[in-house]
Amino acid sequence: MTPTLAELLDTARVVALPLRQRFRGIDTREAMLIEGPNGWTEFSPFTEYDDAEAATWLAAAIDFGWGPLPAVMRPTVRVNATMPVVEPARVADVLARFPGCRTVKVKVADPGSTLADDVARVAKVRELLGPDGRIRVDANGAWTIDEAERAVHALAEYDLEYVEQPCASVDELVEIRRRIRHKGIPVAADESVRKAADPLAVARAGAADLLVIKAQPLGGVTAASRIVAEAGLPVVVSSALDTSIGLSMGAHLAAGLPELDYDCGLGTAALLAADVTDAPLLPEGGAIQVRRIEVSGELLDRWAAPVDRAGWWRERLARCHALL
Ligand SMILES: O=C(O)CCC(=O)C1=CC=C[C@@H](O)[C@@H]1C(=O)O
Ligand SMILES: [Mg+2]
Repeated sequence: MTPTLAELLDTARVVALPLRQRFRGIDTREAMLIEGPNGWTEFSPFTEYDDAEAATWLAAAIDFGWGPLPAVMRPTVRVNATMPVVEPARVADVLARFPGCRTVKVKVADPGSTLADDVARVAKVRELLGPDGRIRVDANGAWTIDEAERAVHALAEYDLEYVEQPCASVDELVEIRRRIRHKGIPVAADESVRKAADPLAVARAGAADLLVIKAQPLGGVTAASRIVAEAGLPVVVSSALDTSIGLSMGAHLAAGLPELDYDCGLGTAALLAADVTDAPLLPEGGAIQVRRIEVSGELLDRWAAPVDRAGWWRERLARCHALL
């Protein structure tokens, strides 16, 4: 059942939450939060996304707020720490916000930094994590095949769990996967799943060993669960740098999957300097809880987006609703 635009607008609130440090080029995370019969849900496509892409995120918000209640097969979900592109001297501070996490995802291949910077950041993480911790890196598709091969060789001594989206296209992923197979380092696909016309094409092409699955970009818990079942590959459920409400959607997706062998990228409330609830879904003992979020009216007011931005989001909601 799709709610009307008026029903959505009735409870919709727009917030602008500061980040503790810059992540994927932003310092503030804007999000629209809406209360449905199931509880609070989130609509927060990144601002540069077009309406067609954002409409899929709206379908996800509606699924979580109005759709079938997801089955919860686990009460908590193990999460990784997420390491933005920071100086090695700041790595310890970031890790301290992810208590109990045995896995760290390190962002690499940022346009403003070099491979040497990436190696230094990963080396620092390995030093602090010890030999038993797991380190994965995420290049967001920024490397060419040759750059990816060079980077994987330089980073391999720190023992990588996998490399996420080393190159942009599915064909490049096929080739880099072939080239690094002898190193035993798996390739994960993220953008090739969540931004592709066909999220299963990457699996069909044999271009990845595992998939990064995000609830909002894939149309919600129901749609994403189906994609996971059809892909037949191991998955990591990850966030879209959501507020605790969007993270709760991701946690419900992860909690309903029959297999969950990897720690999930759902600890990112720790990257936010503010949230919309007094009980945020922060990592505790290396995991987050699987539960709905009660919002705080006081926090919604305190972090309300400026009037012009709230208007922009309401117009975006209307355009995306018309596309459903
Ligand atoms: O997976 C994680 O550890 C955290 C989530 C994360 O890294 C991302 C969230 C939002 C946008 C993306 O650029 C980014 C990713 O590429 O996985
Ligand atoms: Mg990624």
